[in-house]
Amino acid sequence: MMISALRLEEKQQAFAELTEIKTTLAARGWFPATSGNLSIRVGDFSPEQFTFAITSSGKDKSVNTPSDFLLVDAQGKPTETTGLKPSAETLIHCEIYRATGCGAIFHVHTVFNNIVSELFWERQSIPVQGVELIKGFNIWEEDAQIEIPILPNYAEIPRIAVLVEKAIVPRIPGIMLRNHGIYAWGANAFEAKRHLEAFEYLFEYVYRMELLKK
Ligand SMILES: CSCCC(=O)C(=O)COP(=O)(O)O
Ligand SMILES: [Zn+2]
Repeated sequence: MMISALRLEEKQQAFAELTEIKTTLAARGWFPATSGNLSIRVGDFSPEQFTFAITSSGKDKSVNTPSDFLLVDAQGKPTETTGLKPSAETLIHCEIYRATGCGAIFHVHTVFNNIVSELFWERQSIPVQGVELIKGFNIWEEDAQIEIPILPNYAEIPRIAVLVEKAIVPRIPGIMLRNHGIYAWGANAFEAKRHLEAFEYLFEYVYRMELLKK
């Protein structure tokens, strides 16, 4: 299939943005042991039909190579015959795009996000109240209270993917997989990164507050 000039430009732009964010987050140690994945949507969107650029599966995300990214469709299938394998968690990205229409999704595993998901697993959400960084989600009210949803983690990704749509709550641009990692999204890469950073700050805050209560 011929790729249009516009599509090629958008693809190159998405790959360049992904390279930049991957490099930045890798420098923070947010991709240990090949974990994590990143995607940016390309072109038009309808819930049934969309395309996105996503990281290849199993790569060392602290190293940049020509085979780091590929394009996939709304079913998570590669749109080009590059031979590259999309992230094992591509179906979760598909469901988040379908449900939200967002423009970028970033997923990282950190010790803080894993621990707080375990601490609050029975509640199925992580409560945060009155912390300034909640404004990172564009929630500006006084003494704001939020609940970050936690989903179970399963070895079979389709079992997680079917839970995504129902788990998404208004105003909170992310879902946490229990003892696995956070998925944060935004209208574009800039916003998704801001949301991811706000989540990670809040997770560390919650973790440290819990320790102080002991
Ligand atoms: C070694 S981490 C296990 C897989 C995972 O959770 C992850 O985020 C990375 O998988 P990918 O296929 O996207 O490299
Ligand atoms: Zn993961």
